[in-house]
Amino acid sequence: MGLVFNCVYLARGGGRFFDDLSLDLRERRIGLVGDNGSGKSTLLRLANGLLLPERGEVIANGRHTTQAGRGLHADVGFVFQNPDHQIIFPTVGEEVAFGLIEGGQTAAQARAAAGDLLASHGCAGWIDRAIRDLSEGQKQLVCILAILATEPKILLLDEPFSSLDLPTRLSLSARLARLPQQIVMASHDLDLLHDFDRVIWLEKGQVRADGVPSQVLPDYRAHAAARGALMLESGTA
Ligand SMILES: Nc1ncnc2c1ncn2[C@@H]1O[C@H](COP(=O)(O)OP(=O)(O)OP(=O)(O)O)[C@@H](O)[C@H]1O
Repeated sequence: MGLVFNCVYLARGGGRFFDDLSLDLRERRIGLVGDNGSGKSTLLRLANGLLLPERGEVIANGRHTTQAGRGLHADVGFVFQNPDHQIIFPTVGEEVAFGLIEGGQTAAQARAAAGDLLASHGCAGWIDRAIRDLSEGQKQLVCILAILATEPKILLLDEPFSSLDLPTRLSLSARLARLPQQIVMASHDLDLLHDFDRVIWLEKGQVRADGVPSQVLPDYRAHAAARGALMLESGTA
């Protein structure tokens, strides 16, 4: 289990972004924090092979992401920040069952398992609902369940709870906390990360701080407060 970034270089928007980034991510719960554009989503996309480094290497659960394919995607589940970037099927049942069919289940087995999973998350009767009729938060929940269904060894979550209502957020985060898998989660909601094993604060593609939440989160909060005050003063907020 684990994610290794070795001397990764990646340009974004025409310029150097990650330059010689090395990280050894082995802890069970790792949070990513940082201002907008600091590189959280880019790091997660590198981790599951959606983006490839221009130099260096990323190894996820022992596999080089350059050799991506079904094996990598079975090992590394990714919940996108925007559900519309993830959802490919017209109905909830098809979306949740897809990964199970890819994993070898028959369509009937996958549909039954999808129905059970939905029911156990308060979504009984959702199986034939059209995705287009769901709210943003409901879509986000379907995306999370579709990935959880496949039981990947590493879960990458990019702002997974931003549209979820409070009860769903609380129940899902409690469920995630109990999962044995490694979780790497980007979040602007720092409260979700306080009991994680490690938090990495990114700033413009660089690691500004890396440590336990009790060290990193107060420093990031202080930075955010100072930056917010500056934005207010200069009229950019
Ligand atoms: N598709 C893209 N093409 C080129 N540059 C991109 C692309 N997506 C993001 N970037 C740039 O990469 C940098 C990192 O963006 P990224 O989305 O990783 O930040 P983030 O920390 O996830 O931000 P947010 O908190 O807003 O989600 C930013 O400078 C951004 O402008």
